Amino acid sequence: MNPQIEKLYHIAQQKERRIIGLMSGTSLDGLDIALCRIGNSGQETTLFLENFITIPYNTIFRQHVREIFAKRQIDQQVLCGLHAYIGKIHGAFINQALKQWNVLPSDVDLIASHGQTVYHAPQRLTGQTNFPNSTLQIGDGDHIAHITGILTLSDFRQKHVAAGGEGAPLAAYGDHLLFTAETENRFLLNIGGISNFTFLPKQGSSLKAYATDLGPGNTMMNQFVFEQFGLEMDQNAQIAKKGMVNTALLKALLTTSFLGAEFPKTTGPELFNLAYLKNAQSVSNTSSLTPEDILATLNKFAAQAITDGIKRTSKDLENVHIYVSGGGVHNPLLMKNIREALPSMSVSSFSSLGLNPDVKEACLFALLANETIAGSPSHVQQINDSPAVCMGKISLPY
Ligand SMILES: Nc1ncnc2c1ncn2[C@@H]1O[C@H](COP(=O)(O)OP(=O)(O)OP(=O)(O)O)[C@@H](O)[C@H]1O
Ligand SMILES: CC(=O)N[C@H]1[C@@H]2OC[C@@H](O2)[C@@H](O)[C@@H]1O[C@H](C)C(=O)O
Repeated sequence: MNPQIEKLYHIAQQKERRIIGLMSGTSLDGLDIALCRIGNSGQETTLFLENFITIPYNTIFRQHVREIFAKRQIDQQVLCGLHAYIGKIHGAFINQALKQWNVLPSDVDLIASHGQTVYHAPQRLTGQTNFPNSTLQIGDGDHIAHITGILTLSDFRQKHVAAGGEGAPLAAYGDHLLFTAETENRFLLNIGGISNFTFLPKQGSSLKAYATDLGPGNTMMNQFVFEQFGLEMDQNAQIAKKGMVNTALLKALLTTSFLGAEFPKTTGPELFNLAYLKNAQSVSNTSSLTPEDILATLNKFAAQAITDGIKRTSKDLENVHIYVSGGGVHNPLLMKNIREALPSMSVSSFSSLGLNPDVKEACLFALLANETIAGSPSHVQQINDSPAVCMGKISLPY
C-alpha cells in the first residue's frame, strides 16, 4: 500500500485529529489559519481551537486577485498562474504559522483548504441552463500538500454542486453538528463579503436546519471605499457615520429579485458590485449624493437584506437568538442598524458561544475535512435543501 494512503487510513481511525482549517474570503484581507483538534465525528464531534492567525495579503497579491475576481472577462494566463501562485502562498503561510506556534508539520494530520473564490455562477445569476450551477475556488491543494508535507483536502464546493446544490453555503454542516441548542432557536449570522445565516431550530422542533446567503455583507461598502478613497474598509464605520441614509437609493438597491427569492440561495460580488450601485443611483436619480451618504445607505442596505431575511424565517418563532460572526460584527453602525430592525431578538457576538467570530469559517472547513475522512454523509442528512455528501479532494504530499 502507498504509505501515504496507509497514513490516511490511520488518521481516519484516530479518536482525535489535528486539522488546520483555511479560509480566504472575498474581502481579500488575508488567510485565516485555524489549528483545530477535532474529536469523533457527526453529532459526537468536539472542536477545540489550539491556535489562530490571520496572515495579511500584500498589495501585490490583492491586485493580482482583483484582476480576475468576480469578472466575466479576464486574462486566462493570470487565472492559470494564480491557481498555482495562491497554492504556493497558502502553503508558505501555513509553514510560517506552524513555525510561530512551535508545531511540527508531522504533528498535524490534515489541512482543509477553502481556496480563493474567483467566480460564483449559480444558474440563478446567469439565467442560463446551458451550464449547471458552478463556482470556482483556486489555490491548488497539491501545492499546499507538497510545500507543507501535510495531507491536504481542498475544493470543497464542487461535490455540493455535483449533488445538486449551488456550492454554498456550506456553513450549515458544521453549525448543525456543533451549535444546535436544546432550548433556543438560533440564527448563526455570518457577515463577510456576503452575509449568510444558518437557521438552527431548537432540538426536537419539527423545523429543519438550513443555511442561505442573504445579500451583501461588507462587499459593496468595501468596493465603494476602495474606489472613492483607496481604503480597504470603512473602519469602524467612520465615513458612513458622517452621512445620511437616502431612502430613494435604498429603495432602488432593495429591488433586485435575488432578495425576494426563496431560501436557500447564494450570491456574490458578481451581482452585488459597483455597477449594481450605479444602476440603483441612476434609477433613483441619486447620482450626485456625497460618498458619506452613499456609504450610510450601503450600510443600511446590507443591514436590511440581513434583517428582512431573518424576519421572514422567524415570524412564527419565539425564543430566537442571533449570534454574529465575520468581519461585519466589528462595524458598529451595521450592528446598530441590525439591532434596531430586530428589537425583540437578542443579537450577540459569536464569541458568546465560545468561539472567536473571526475564526468560525476556517474551523468550519477543518470540520468538513474531518467528516470526509472520519465521518459519513448520513451525519448531515437532516439539513434541509442541501445534499448529504462528504466534500473535498485529497492531495498527497509526495
Ligand atoms: N473594524 C471594522 N470596521 C468596519 N468593518 C470591518 C471592521 N473589521 C472588519 N470589517 C469588515 O469585515 C471584512 C472582513 O470580514 P471577513 O474576514 O469575515 O470577510 P471574508 O472572510 O473576506 O468574507 P467571505 O467569507 O464572506 O467572503 C472587512 O473587509 C471589513 O469590510
Ligand atoms: C462561493 C463562496 O465562496 N461563497 C462564500 C461567500 O462568503 C459568504 C457566503 O458567500 C457563503 O455562501 C460562502 O462561504 C461560507 C463559508 C459558506 O459556504 O458557508
